[in-house]
Amino acid sequence: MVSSSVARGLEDAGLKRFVPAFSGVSDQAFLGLMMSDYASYGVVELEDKQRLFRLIKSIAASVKSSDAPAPALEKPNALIDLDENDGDLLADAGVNFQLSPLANQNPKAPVPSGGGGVPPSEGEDPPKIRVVVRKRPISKKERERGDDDVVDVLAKNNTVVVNEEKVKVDLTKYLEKHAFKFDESLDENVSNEAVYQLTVGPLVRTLFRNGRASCFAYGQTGSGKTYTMSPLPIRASADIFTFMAQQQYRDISLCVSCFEIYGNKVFDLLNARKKLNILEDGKKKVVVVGLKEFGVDDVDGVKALIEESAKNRSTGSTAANADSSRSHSIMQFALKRAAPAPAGGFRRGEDAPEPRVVGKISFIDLAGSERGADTFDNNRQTRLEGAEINKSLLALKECIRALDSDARHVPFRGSKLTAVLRDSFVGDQARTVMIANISPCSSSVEHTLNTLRYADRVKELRKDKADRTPGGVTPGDDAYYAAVARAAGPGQAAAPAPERERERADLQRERDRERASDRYPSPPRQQAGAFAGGGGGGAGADGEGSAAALAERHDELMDSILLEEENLVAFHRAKLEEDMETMRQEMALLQEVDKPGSEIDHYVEQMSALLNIKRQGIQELQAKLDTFKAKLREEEALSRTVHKIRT
Ligand SMILES: Nc1ncnc2c1ncn2[C@@H]1O[C@H](COP(=O)(O)OP(=O)(O)OP(=O)(O)O)[C@@H](O)[C@H]1O
Repeated sequence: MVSSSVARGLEDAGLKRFVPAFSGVSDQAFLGLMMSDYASYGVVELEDKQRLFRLIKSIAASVKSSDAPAPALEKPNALIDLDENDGDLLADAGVNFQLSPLANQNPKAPVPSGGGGVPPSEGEDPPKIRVVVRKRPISKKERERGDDDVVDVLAKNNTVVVNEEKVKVDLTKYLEKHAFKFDESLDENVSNEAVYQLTVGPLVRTLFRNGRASCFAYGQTGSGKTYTMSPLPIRASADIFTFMAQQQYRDISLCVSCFEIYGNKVFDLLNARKKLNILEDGKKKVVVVGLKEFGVDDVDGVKALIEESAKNRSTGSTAANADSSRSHSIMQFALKRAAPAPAGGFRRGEDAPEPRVVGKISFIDLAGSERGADTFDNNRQTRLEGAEINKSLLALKECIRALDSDARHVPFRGSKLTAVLRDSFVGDQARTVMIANISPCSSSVEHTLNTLRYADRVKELRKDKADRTPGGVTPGDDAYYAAVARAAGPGQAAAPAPERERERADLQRERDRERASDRYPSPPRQQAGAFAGGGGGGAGADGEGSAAALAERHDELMDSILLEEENLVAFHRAKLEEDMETMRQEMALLQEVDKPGSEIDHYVEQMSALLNIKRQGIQELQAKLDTFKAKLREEEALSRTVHKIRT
């Protein structure tokens, strides 16, 4: 049976209701409980699991440090629920954080390794963007099924060479070599720790200087994105906690949130996959409404949240009959500093000011890059998801490029993904690392080349800034649009387009470019001619032209369907609210007509007005639905036609 001090610990941690469940458990067995055991004692909610996990850890630590019996906790560890509109601010400023054990013991804590031994306040800023390629090892299974390793990494000069096997007209085989150079090119022997030191490590230091950072894992399904990405937040948190243990950062706390973008919907991965809405506030700040955020005070806490989010991601996916490679998962760390109390303390009834976000880093495990090519699949949902993935990966590339070129305008509205990551892309302190993951297999060579081309495009602007754009200006600048207009010929407006139009134009240009470079939508080589106009057999020149035109129309339709879908649902919701108001008025009218002496004329007049409102509402909703249905039909037909031409 658990001792009274453990029972008290449960009580203090807000887990009083579980005390009876542990009545048959010894203290020793209690301290040995694993997270997977919790459910058998009825502890199933994430928050409860977290509390229990921390309680056990805390008691175990104190038992270890003294041989005395396990004491009850002074205070339960803080779990902070930011179930508020503003995902950036702590709901309860009065919460006490338990600092990491390091902080309690050693005010002169060691400097974390990720910063290269440099304290946060010193050292050079890391570059705005960094593009790193990581090759994964070939597996035994892949070798057995006849796959070869066709990727060489020349670590010395950071070059990746892909040896693509090709066949001449006389059927003799030859190797075409494709070489790409990146900031870092990592072979299959590079450890996760080394990846951390080369990517996220240097960014951690900047977080303590009001930095904003993001780290993306890009690549086809099975290329090693999750393998690369999952250790990074854990490793980063270790460095963050070590920094936080230093005297000057003791008032900083770490808050963790995690969500998934699936299609054009956002789900909270730390709150049972609750659907979330995204809104832009008056200051153009994009807010994920109701996203839960948890205060964490040690690495194990971060691990537990990662475990939880991974579980929610896979469970949800099964339920939705899809797989995780079709969604982007985003884990965010926000460093928050509590506002100092005014001299003389707070007045009665006065709330403490909300803590400020002083640094933020996002870890993004992107959807499989090849999924963006599913836009001509048999299933409409798959097509729409593919279109959204495609759009988000294009928009992401454009945002990172804009960041690197110091463009005044960043097309973050191009997709949900870039919209929610907006604050990672704006400001002098924004830093991004893109890790492009590649498979070494000969059977994946097309996808590998596509990934490398994408990564190359991300850094291309920096490599050759002046040559990339008309007149040596950068996309997004007014001068750029003026130059584009001049290039388009006389009579074209040179004035800058409105912001949204510009973003659309940027993305469309990128899309055109991708199609021209035969990446999009990634047709098999032997059929590429039919689609990309790249020569070879298949359709003739007319066929190529019409397929390209149809595909372009299809792109436009997909964009408009994704947008309209949201508008339609929002309109429907608004109409429903209006209906409810009308219904309330009808009820009031009925009550009134039942009263003695009521005027029937008034009733008839009011009733007609209400019926009119209802009729008008239905007509408007019906019209919107019909337009949307027509678009769906057109999309279906176009998709079938293009699919036919391609095959
Ligand atoms: N650098 C590496 N060293 C050893 N094994 C690796 C490495 N990278 C990936 N793997 C292994 O390759 C397989 C695929 O990796 P992973 O699941 O990370 O791919 P992914 O790109 O995240 O795929 P998905 O999009 O399906 O989630 C896994 O079994 C993983 O353990």
